[in-house]
Amino acid sequence: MTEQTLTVDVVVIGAGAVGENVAERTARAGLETLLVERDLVGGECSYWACMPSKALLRSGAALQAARSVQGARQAVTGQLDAAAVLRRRDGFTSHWDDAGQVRWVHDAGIRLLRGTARLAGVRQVSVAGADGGHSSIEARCAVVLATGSTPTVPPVDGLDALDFWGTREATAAAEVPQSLLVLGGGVSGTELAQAYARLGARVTLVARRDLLGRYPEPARRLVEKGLRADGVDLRLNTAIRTAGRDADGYRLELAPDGGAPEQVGGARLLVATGRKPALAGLGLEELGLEPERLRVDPSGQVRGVDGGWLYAAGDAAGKAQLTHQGKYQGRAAGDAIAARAAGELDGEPAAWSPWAATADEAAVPSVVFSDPEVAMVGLTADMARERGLDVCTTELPISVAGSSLHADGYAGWAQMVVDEDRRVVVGMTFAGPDVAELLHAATIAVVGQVPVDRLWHAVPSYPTISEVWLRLLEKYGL
Ligand SMILES: Cc1cc2nc3c(=O)[nH]c(=O)nc-3n(C[C@H](O)[C@H](O)[C@H](O)COP(=O)(O)OP(=O)(O)OC[C@H]3O[C@@H](n4cnc5c(N)ncnc54)[C@H](O)[C@@H]3O)c2cc1C
Ligand SMILES: NC(=O)c1ccc[n+]([C@@H]2O[C@H](COP(=O)([O-])OP(=O)(O)OC[C@H]3O[C@@H](n4cnc5c(N)ncnc54)[C@H](O)[C@@H]3O)[C@@H](O)[C@H]2O)c1
Repeated sequence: MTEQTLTVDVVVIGAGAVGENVAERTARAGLETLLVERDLVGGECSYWACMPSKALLRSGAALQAARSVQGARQAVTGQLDAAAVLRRRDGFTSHWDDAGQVRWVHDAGIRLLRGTARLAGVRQVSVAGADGGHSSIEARCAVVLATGSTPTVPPVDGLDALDFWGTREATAAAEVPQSLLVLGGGVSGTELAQAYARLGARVTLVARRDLLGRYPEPARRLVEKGLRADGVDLRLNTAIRTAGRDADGYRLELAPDGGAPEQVGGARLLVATGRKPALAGLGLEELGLEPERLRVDPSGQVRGVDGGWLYAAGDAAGKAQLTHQGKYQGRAAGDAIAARAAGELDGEPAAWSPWAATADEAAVPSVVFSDPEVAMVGLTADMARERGLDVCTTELPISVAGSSLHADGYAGWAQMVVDEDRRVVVGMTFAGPDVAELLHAATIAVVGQVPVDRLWHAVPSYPTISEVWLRLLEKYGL
């Protein structure tokens, strides 16, 4: 049992992808850094989110890709080997063993403490150790909250009493259920519904609104079509009245718009209805801060804290819940802590400086790894108009030589949003098979604020799907 009192430069609470990045940057700058983790080092993304969910999807996508090309289709006569897919997934989660990540932490010169941390005053952290001990830690420079997020459960009558799956159980499942009822039409619900349908489960997805509500409608329609083609029973725009269990499994009673109530069921129920910053129990109230949501400056420094010693990054900071964006915030926060400690940064950092996560406001890339995929960066036309921009939207089906070679009957869609005053691209969305890899070019265009007249000279190789850029610019008027 460890009983100790420590003083270090920086304490990072939470060793997910984001906490690891913060700690790596402060340690690299020579600050003595302590990382506190109560569960597996590597966090949600490595063990119960990005990696296992993408591993569950990838084999089905590869099979479908072969099936969609004449000649290859004839060579593929069997079904997915679900057990082999699960074994491959287990490899990507290192069998839920964090030894490799712990080695990385040590090699990066970061100290690791296993336990549950809470704030115990100004620059003070108290840790209830995993070994039953206790540590009182003082941070000379900063404490960083990189505690991630927790799932939210909707107020559906009867749901609380059920032992339903969350995304953790769905991504770590040891076998494929015969049938799966998915509640939630967001990114997690969509991806996991398709993964399980392709692994052989009979899947019903229930959503109170549209599927993937924040993405443009033509992209959503393509994904709906893809899910239906895999046999997913989509029950969209429906109120959910009650949840319960019977001998056959789980039941939801639905009240579709204007229709009679009906029941849907499944051997398992997955609830994927969003997540909120994991800020409860951290002692924020005692510091006069709201435990529901923090306000942070572009370097992650929590506003309203005297001395500016408290930071937040990643899901805990309450912005985009995406690993890559959280890691970016983590790098900015780590570098800002080091710069402030060295007297190189005073006050709020300038936009686009190394200490500011400026892209959070204008250029967040995201990919829905369904089949077809949806890849989006920056602003949709509606978001741009809400910000008062005068935008021109150009959209078209993806139908170029590269796409028709890529898959027979390729169905895709692309949209470009241009700020007419500056004549720069502020948003791009692609939907279609394998469009994820098109996204980074769009991210560079948005972040670089590349004028469309110069983009005209970025010639896409022939015959690639990227030729859709040329078609969009032509349709725009170049
Ligand atoms: C099913 C699913 C699939 C996803 N797929 C993708 C994807 O493909 N791409 C993508 O970009 N994003 C994806 N995400 C989102 C991504 O998982 C999160 O944005 C990311 O994990 C956030 O990282 P984080 O470090 O902020 O939090 P986490 O990874 O949750 O890490 C927080 C860590 O803090 C620890 N902790 C919390 N409180 C304390 C405490 N008091 N003391 C000590 N330790 C504590 C936790 O144990 C945890 O390890 C997905 C999410 C889900 C649910
Ligand atoms: N590919 C990826 O990058 C990826 C994959 C999965 C998850 N994620 C991230 O993880 C986060 C969590 O994913 P998620 O899918 O749980 O959240 P989400 O916010 O994407 O979707 C939540 C869904 O639940 C529905 N919902 C909310 N309250 C409800 C209620 N009371 N009744 C019925 N439905 C309700 C919403 O309408 C929405 O469709 C997301 O922010 C996402 O960015 C990313």
